[in-house]
Amino acid sequence: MSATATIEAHKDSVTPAAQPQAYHIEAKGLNKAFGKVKALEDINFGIRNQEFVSVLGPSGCGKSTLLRIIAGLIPYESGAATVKGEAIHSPRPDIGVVFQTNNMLPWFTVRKNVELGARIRKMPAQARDQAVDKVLEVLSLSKFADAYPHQLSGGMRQRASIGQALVLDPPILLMDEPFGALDALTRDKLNVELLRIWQEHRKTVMLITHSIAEAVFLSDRVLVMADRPGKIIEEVVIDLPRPRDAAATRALPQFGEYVAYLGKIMGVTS
Ligand SMILES: Nc1ncnc2c1ncn2[C@@H]1O[C@H](COP(=O)(O)OP(=O)(O)OP(=O)(O)O)[C@@H](O)[C@H]1O
Repeated sequence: MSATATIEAHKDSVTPAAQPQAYHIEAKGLNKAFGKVKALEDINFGIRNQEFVSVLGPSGCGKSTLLRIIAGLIPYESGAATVKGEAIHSPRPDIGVVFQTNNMLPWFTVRKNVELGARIRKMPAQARDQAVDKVLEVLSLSKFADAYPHQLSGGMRQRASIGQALVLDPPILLMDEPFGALDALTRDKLNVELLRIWQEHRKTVMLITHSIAEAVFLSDRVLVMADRPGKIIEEVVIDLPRPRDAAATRALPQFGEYVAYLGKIMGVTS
């Protein structure tokens, strides 16, 4: 079987109809418009418990809009969006969100920034301190707990904003281009760190990215969107062995085949 045929076969085997199963995150016939702009049209997808799913697509196709709806940050017109079977109307404590531009408050230290969510949720002080210590350790930021955001590198600031999302240990993590503003080397390193965290503390992840290689390296499945109006045009299962190691995984012939296949769907050559 050729590489493309293999990818096609996997794609077919994972359509929601073929594997009826409760989804952690689900959208059915979801529509969203901003005035006359149809940002999303008839969006249908599901993400299973502890599955890592990336969303790829051209600029303006509605990726961020979709993530913001799932995060409960903006409303939608029609269709359904659910988390654990419950309709989404507002932000939930079991969902952590990371954005491209970090939400760090410049006058707070890393520790104070990371503990914000726990304070807002009124977590008792002792449990909060333990949770923050654990998150800082997981993200290799313990030594920088008392530093201020301007004293950190761009990569460290993004790690700290992932910490802000992780402090409540949410089972669901939504990430909107979290590494988009970073240089390629830092981005690669954070991909490896994110994968390590996900492998150790399994979460249901929805990652928005512009990087095909990042999506293939990290994901169980990749959803591809197209624009005008924004819709999902393809779903590809990334059947690469786990645990994944940066060098070994990227050296696999299948890795290059997935990257090439997704590039072809998206109309790019690399
Ligand atoms: N608050 C808003 N008001 C009006 N139009 C909006 C708003 N937010 C998004 N849009 C429009 O909806 C469409 C989808 O935008 P969205 O930001 O979701 O795309 P995207 O795929 O995330 O883009 P990018 O990859 O550039 O971040 C675009 O046409 C955008 O201009």
